Formats: sequence, structure tokens, C-alpha cells
Amino acid sequence: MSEEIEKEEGSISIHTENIFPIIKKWLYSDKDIFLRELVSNAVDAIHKMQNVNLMEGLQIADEYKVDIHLDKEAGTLTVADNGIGMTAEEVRKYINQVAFSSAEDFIEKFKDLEDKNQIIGHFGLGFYSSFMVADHVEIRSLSYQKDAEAVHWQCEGTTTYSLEPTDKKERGTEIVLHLNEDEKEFLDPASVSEILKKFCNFLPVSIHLEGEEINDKNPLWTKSASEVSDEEYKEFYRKLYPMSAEPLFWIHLNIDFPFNLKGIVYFPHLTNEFDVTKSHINLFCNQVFVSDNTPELIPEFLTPLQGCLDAPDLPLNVSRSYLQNDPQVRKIREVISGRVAAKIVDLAKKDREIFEPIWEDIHSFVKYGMMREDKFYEKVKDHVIYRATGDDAYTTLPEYLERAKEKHENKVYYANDEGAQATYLKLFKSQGMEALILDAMIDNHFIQFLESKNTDIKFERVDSDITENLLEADPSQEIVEGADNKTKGQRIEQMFKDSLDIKGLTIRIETLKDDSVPGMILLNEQSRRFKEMTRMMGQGAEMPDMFSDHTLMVNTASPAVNKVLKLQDDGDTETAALLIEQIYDLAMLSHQAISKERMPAFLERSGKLLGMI
Ligand SMILES: Nc1ncnc2c1ncn2[C@@H]1O[C@H](COP(=O)(O)OP(=O)(O)OP(=O)(O)O)[C@@H](O)[C@H]1O
Repeated sequence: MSEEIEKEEGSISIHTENIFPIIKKWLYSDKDIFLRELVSNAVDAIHKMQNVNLMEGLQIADEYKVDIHLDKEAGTLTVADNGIGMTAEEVRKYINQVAFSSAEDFIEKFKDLEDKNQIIGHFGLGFYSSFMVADHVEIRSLSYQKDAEAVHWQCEGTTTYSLEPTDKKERGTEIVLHLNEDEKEFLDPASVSEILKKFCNFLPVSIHLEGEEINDKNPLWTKSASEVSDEEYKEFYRKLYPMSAEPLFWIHLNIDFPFNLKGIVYFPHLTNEFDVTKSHINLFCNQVFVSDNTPELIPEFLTPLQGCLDAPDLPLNVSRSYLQNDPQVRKIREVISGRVAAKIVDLAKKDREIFEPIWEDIHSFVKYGMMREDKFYEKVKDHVIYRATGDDAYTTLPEYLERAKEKHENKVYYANDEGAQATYLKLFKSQGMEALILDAMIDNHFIQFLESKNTDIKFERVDSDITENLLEADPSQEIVEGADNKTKGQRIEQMFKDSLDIKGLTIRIETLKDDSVPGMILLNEQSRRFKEMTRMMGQGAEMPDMFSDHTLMVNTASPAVNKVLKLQDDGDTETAALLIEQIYDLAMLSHQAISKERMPAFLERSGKLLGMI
């Protein structure tokens, strides 16, 4: 006979016995944090004691401290404090009744595994993290309360415990961890010291390991900026990052309203080893180390920032994605961005000579920040400096435009490869004109961005066109020569056109004030930029040919060009053709290496021409 089944509904029971395996397994990778949790509890207990003393006007002249003691023989690690202590009632309430009411609740709170490190400390689970490394844990405690009786609690990693009176004489709590066989590394003072240095380095209460104080109770960020010297900031940096070069600048934050935020952030001297994509800020909560991986707190373009932030009221028990959208975290990012902008303006205004080398390290980040954040852009835009070819090595954009007003109003000339564009820069210099050097990866985008922000200003690379200022009013254009009624310019143009059979090439005849350059390649700014963009995106299999359209500007003032004319007149068309090819190759040479197709002819021709001298 089959059993009759009637419909029933109910809840699946998950037993609390499951909790210990979960604590061990899920949290295993971060087991070091049990020390942070126990020491934080001890510090909290001391703070509570200090408050009670304050309120009751009691004078208890103890030196408050947390003692960590390792006993190799017994296999125990003990965290002892002289804080407020616990009565039996309090142990029952705070320790036995774990802050979650069911395993379901526990799992719900832990579902975001990424944050387990932070969550553990924020759901009243801190003490239980000791079961990650010990099956057997004891608490011995004596409450500060009058006539309190000392208690001894023990648990061996199951859901049963024992609680009995004990003979502890001094106020406070001792947590004794009988370490598991494979956790004996926590008996090694050097390992424990390292963990304590990470988590407890800046705790506000004295922390002793085997009798020796290991922490700095008053880290620099707790002081006010006016009482800290530059040397102290640098020394603090060296302590945090012993192997690093001196930071470029730093910002001391001390904000009480509308939220609490203290800290010192440093902009490092960047080296090749420095990972600019990774978060470098140490986050603290009331001097307790929380995390060294909270990129959400820093504007993306400032990820290289190092240092410490102490944000006591951040809701750290929430997921990373929440943190990203949390209004307070956004405000922190804004504050940091604003303060960095102010610092940059301040440095730029104060002393250019100090600012210039710093600028070389930070400019890509600043430019990226300007493109990403309008507020940041507005704050720094007039103080951003550019390397320039004029008398001053660096200039701001407003300064440059002011100087260029007469010669080329609202036009900014720039070079992005000083070597390749040397001829053009020389011409500019000889005519008292300046160009900006914009040769960083980001500058291509930054130029477009600046143009979009300042629609009246145009940027042109020095080889994009020949400006009026470089040209001589050309008498040769007017002079009609020979029987064919052509000007000198027209004749030269014709000869170059006839000789050079090159795809996409246009010949343009000009007379430059400078006669030392026979020919120059000009690339139209807009089409060149378009090709560069396409190349950078690099999706198509075919890379755009930068020279599919180019202009050879032939300088009629050049003796070499006049020589071509003379040879033609003398009937030596062969040598004239050689010279024309040579002028073209030399002009191209500054843009790219001579192609393998043209190279043999170039070498042979060069040899021939040398032989003629
Ligand atoms: N060393 C101690 N001295 C006095 N009370 C303690 C000590 N350690 C723990 N307690 C008590 O036990 C409670 C539970 O501690 P637990 O670490 O599990 O969570 P919590 O401290 O409430 O929260 P957090 O996870 O933020 O530390 C504490 O709130 C405190 O009342």
C-alpha cells in the first residue's frame, strides 16, 4: 500500500551546527583577520571603559593596553585587554546569542562573498572569526562593575559552551585561542607582528606583542595640517612605502561635515613598476585597518594616489556595487577630486620651477581627469601647462594664445614628434613663432577635447600647413620667364609634377623666408587626425596609409630648387630629375623611414649626386 501524501507547506530547517563549518570554509582565505577582530573588540572594550570613567568622573589611572601573548608550548594565542570586561550575563547575551537568528539569516548576510572581509566585522561576528584558526576558544573576563564575578567561557567548535566562575583578578578580558594543528604559524612572533602591522598599525590604543608596543597611536592624519611639517609628511610616506621615491605632492584631509573623513593622500613618483590601474589607498575606520582595495573611494583618474583614508561612517557592510553608487562615497570622490585640483592650481601658481618636473609625472592623469570630470576641468583649465618651443620651456594655453595673438589668433600650433617635425619647428623658431609639444599618448584625444571645449580655438600640427608668417611675398611668382610665358613657380611646379610619379602627391610652390629647406611634406590636419584615429582603433585589417594624400611644398627660395631650374635651362634634365627625387625623399625622411621600394634608388642617387660635387 502506498502512503497517502497530503499537501503540506513548511520551512526547510537549517541547523546552527552548520555555522562553524561555514565560518571555516568560506572565510578561510582571509583567516588573518581574526586578529583584527579580536584586537578591535579589545580596543572597543577599552574605549567603553574610558567612556564610563569619563561619565562617572572616576579616576582609574590604568594604562590602557591590549596584550598579545603567544605560548608555543601550550599552542595558544591570547588577546588580553584591560577594558570594560563582561559579566556572565553579558557573555550570555553578547557571545552566546550570535547576532543572527538563523543560518538562513547568516547566509543572507554573507551572500556577497567579495565583502566577507568587511562583513565579518559588521554583523557582530568578529569574535567568532577566531574559530577559523582554533577549535577550542576560551574567554576569561572580569567586568568593571562593582562586585562583579570573573567568568570563564569555553567552546570547542560546536554549538555547546560552558560558563563558570573563575579567579581572574584584573579587570578586562582575555581571549585564549587553542590553535589548530595547521595554524601554528600564529605562534610565530614575526608572522603575528606582520599581521598586526597591517591591521593594527594605527590603532588609537597601545598594542603590545610579547611585551613590546607595535603601533603608532597617533598617526599623522589625526593631527591638524597646520602642525605637520613637510618632513613629517615625507617620513610618514616612507613608513608606509619604504622602498618608494619621494612623493610628488600630498593632501591632508580633515573633514567633519557633512561627513567624517580624515586622511593623507600622496601622489607618488611614478615608475615602470608602479601599477597605475590598481587601488593603493589604505582605508581605515577609526584607525582600524579595513581594506587596501577600495578603488571606489578615489576618482578613477586618480587611482595612483597612495596613503590612508579614515572614513568612520562609511557603510562598509555592503557590496562593492553598492559602494560605487553610495552617495557618501561619491561625495568622498568629489572631495578628493576637488582637493587635488586645488593642490594642482596652488602648485602651478606658486612656483613653476617646482611644478614643471611634477607636471611631467602627473599630466596624463590631469588631462584624463579634465576629460572625465567637468568640475575638475573648470578648476584646473587655466593652470595646465604645456611644454613649448618658445623662450619659456612651459606655458599655459591662455599665455600662449596671448603671445600668438598678433601672428595667428586663436590658432595653436603643436608638434607631437620633435624629431620628425624638427624642420618645421626650426622654421617656426626662426620666425619667432612657438609651438606646443603634445607628444603623450593622451594628447591626441586631449586636443580634440580642448577644441570641443573652446570652439574658437583650433589646433594644427606644425606640418599641416604653411602659415603666412613663414612665407615671403614671392617675387618669383610674378616674373614671367622664357618663351612659354610661365612664372618661375609654375615652371618648378611643372618639373616636379613631371618627375615625381607618386600616388596621392600634390605639389605646392611657396617661397619661405628660410631658404635652407628645399621641400617639406604637408599633411592636412583633419584628414591626418581622422587617419590617426582609425589607426588607433586598429580594427580594420588594412591600416590607413598616412600618406595616401600628401603635399610636397617646394621652396623657391632654396638654392637646391633653383639649381633644378638651372639644370633644366642648361638641358641637363637627367640631373634635374635626380635632384627632384632627392628633394622629395629628404622631405619624406622626417616623417618615416624611406620605404624599401625607394631605398635602393635613394642610395644610388645619393652616391651619384655626391660624385657630382
Ligand atoms: N574583549 C572584549 N571585552 C568586552 N566585551 C567584548 C569583548 N569582545 C567581545 N565583546 C562583546 O561581545 C560582543 C560581540 O562581539 P563580536 O566581535 O562578535 O561583535 P561586535 O563587537 O558586536 O561587532 P564587531 O563585529 O563590529 O566587532 C561585543 O559587542 C562586545 O559586547
